[in-house]
Amino acid sequence: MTRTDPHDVPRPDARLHFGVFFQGVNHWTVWSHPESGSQIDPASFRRVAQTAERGLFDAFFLGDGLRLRETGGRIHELDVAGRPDSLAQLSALAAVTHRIGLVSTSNTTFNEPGDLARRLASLDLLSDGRAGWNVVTTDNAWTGANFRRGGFLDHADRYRRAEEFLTVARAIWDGWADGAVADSADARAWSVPGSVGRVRAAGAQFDVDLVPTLPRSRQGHPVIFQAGDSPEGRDFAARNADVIFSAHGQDFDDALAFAEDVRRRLRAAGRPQDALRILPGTEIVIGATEKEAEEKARWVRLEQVTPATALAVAGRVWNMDLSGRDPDGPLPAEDPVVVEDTGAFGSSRIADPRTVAAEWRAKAEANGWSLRETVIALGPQRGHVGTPSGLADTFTRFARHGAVDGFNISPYLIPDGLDDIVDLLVPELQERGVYRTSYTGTTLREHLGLRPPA
Ligand SMILES: Cc1cc2nc3c(=O)[nH]c(=O)nc-3n(C[C@H](O)[C@H](O)[C@H](O)COP(=O)(O)O)c2cc1C
Repeated sequence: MTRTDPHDVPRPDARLHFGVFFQGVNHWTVWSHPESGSQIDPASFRRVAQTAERGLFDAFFLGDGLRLRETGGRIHELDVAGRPDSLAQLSALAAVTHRIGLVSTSNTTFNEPGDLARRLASLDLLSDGRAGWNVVTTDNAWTGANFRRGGFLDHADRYRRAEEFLTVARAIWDGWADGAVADSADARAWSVPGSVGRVRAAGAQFDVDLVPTLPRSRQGHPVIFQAGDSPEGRDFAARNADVIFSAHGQDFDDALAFAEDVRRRLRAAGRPQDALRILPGTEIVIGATEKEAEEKARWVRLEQVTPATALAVAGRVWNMDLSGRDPDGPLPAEDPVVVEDTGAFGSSRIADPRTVAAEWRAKAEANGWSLRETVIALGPQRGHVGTPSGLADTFTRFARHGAVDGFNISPYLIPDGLDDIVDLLVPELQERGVYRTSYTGTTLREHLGLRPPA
């Protein structure tokens, strides 16, 4: 790819923001690598966070998984990596980092605002204004089984609850300082003598009457991230979020279409164009030459799509338990089982399994691929591959054309998988003027260039 002429682009002054998405429960880590380490050892978290801070990243970011993923009652063999509570983990990291933002994915379906808002405010105070909250709705029934209420909410109600949840959380964060008044249909705060307010919120989802226990942090509120890709999810982000975490960061046209769609929704919500940062997730494989990078990426993919993973991914398409099949044999001869969408498997459900299976079969037959080789070639693809300078050109183009504001990078190797990115890619981006050369602020909000909350 040729270098972008910095003057011939819509956003010549664009800057990239990087977060590191430390996955925990997952099948994307290359476990077979001799240096693959623990995903629950505090030393792994510390190492990744400190490397990201050395690379001047905006944020260290954790997902939310309150239960190991299940298909038909079976837990994937690699998910036993486990996942400590993210707010506890980030609080520990606040003590061994200085500048980097600390973002917790915490769902609004199984939490309560009076409790979660306080825990997020605690992290924000402990880290002196570095906390972020990735607001997710959690879309699967097996997580619901952890709770008294079960799966309990359909898609539309999950977003209604999320909206009300955030309104109440903001009222709680505003409830202490200078007797602030949060005025909305769902939540109201009345100032009382002194500096502590009272939050009363009575809506369809919550009935809260509380006195906040904490003042605001240096950045006002935790920075709000959002992850959820449906029209409702994108509108929720357009109304409420500071950052949107998407899966649209690989193909340039797809990333730009997503960004333009989100900006349209942002305008419709009456918010300024610069109020939202778009940071898709990506994996990055770096090589000294394009050929070396491609070979490494093939190896990474082969190690990620283990025989058991291949059977699990194909099993989701066929909607069958394929765990007894031969991953090195052909795709199933049967047609996929098509069942009504009960919402139980959320976004991991394949919308049109017959079409996907037909495409997979045609390509597998044409190329002589086994089931596992088909999943490697056609299953979910994860990111960018190239030399440091080639990748820097690509990312510069994405940023200067407004397709992204940065990336949340998932290392495929823990704990050292960020080293190449920090040591080789970041300097190339700095040279192109699209990446900071030092932190200029102290809070996550300042790193992202966001205004203080109203
Ligand atoms: C990029 C991305 C990351 C997500 N991460 C999580 C997560 O860590 N934990 C979780 O419970 N849900 C996560 N979700 C699921 C969303 O919260 C949501 O429930 C799901 O995407 C269904 O909503 P949608 O139809 O709007 O996409 C994620 C979704 C996306 C798109």
